[in-house]
Amino acid sequence: MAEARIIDGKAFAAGLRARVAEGVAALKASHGVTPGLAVVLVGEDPASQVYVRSKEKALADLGMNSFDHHMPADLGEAELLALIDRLNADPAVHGILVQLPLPKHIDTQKILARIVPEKDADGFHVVNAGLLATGSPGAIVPCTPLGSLLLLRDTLGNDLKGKRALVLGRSNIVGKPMAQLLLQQDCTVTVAHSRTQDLPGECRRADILVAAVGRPEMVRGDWIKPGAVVIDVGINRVPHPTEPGKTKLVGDVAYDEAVKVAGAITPVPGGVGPMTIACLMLNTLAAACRAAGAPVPAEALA
Ligand SMILES: NC(=O)C1=CN([C@@H]2O[C@H](COP(=O)(O)OP(=O)(O)OC[C@H]3O[C@@H](n4cnc5c(N)ncnc54)[C@H](OP(=O)(O)O)[C@@H]3O)[C@@H](O)[C@H]2O)C=CC1
Ligand SMILES: Nc1nc(=O)c2c([nH]1)NC[C@@H]1CN(c3ccc(C(=O)N[C@@H](CCC(=O)O)C(=O)O)cc3)C=[N+]21
Ligand SMILES: [Mg+2]
Repeated sequence: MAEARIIDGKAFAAGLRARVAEGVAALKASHGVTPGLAVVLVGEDPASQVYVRSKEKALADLGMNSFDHHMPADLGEAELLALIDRLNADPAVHGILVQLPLPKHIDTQKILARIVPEKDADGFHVVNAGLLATGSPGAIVPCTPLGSLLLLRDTLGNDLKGKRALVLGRSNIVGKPMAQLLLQQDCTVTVAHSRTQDLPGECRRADILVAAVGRPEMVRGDWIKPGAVVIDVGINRVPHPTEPGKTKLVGDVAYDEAVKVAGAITPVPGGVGPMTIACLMLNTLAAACRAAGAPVPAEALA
């Protein structure tokens, strides 16, 4: 059997960012509004600093405003809540992103709940989760599942109807919203997790396999149905196999094995990761459009 088609998330994300840039320019021209995202980072976690810098660069490239709030690791919960309140009230801020994970002394759910749902660019607020789960209009969809769906639709020619989908992982930020989106596309959806029996067997039934477990290369080639579309959400930094002291990024899927079996697969890096950032830009534009009473770009609507 031929090798899998490589789904080029990096290229798709570049195209999406270009469409967002056009939407930003159009909103400026029609309503005099520049979309703005506030990025809140608490502490000095090196990985989080890298992600936050790439978000801030993407905002500048697309002509959006970025409001950076880099706070010390010992910031109190009350101070963080007060910052969210100020951002909620600021009309120049259309989206608010609080980089996760937060330091242990801060209650993440309490912080996320304080963001007004209209400015929840990540789509993590319970109101947005509820709107998505009920298929209601106006939901802000979490960036990683939305980006994964855009890649799936592109790969499958928009036709996901009746396909058997397996989502590996049930987190509130990836697995659960991914399952909701696939249900909405008329897939038959199974959600697997750490208590699932016969994970390889569940995976082998799937026409669409979305892996979001955070376990490096856990999904083996012989877990994959021949011809299936594999979306690897995992981002795992592991010791480099040949260069001592160095690290490399791998997904949750054993890529070299999977590429021989799957019909199409996303690489890591260059797959879902760049789509997450592009969808954050899209969600910020969509929030600014809603605030201005302008039409919302169709790609942002689940
Ligand atoms: N590409 C991107 O843009 C992004 C990538 N990520 C990456 O995606 C991955 C998942 O992230 P996230 O959802 O936040 O992770 P979480 O740790 O929140 O959730 C992991 C899920 O995987 C399940 N799980 C863990 N171990 C096993 C196992 N051995 N067998 C079966 N299921 C298991 C857990 O099950 P249980 O619920 O039973 O504990 C849980 O539901 C990570 O690698 C993360 O870095 C995350 C966000 C964005
Ligand atoms: N509030 C919040 N929202 C998030 O969306 C969020 C978060 N917190 N915390 C951390 C996770 C992780 N995440 C990634 C985004 C982009 C890449 C990405 O662009 N990855 C590149 C590689 C980057 C590299 O080389 O390290 C790629 O896969 O090609 C990865 C991971 C967003 N997250
Ligand atoms: Mg996300």
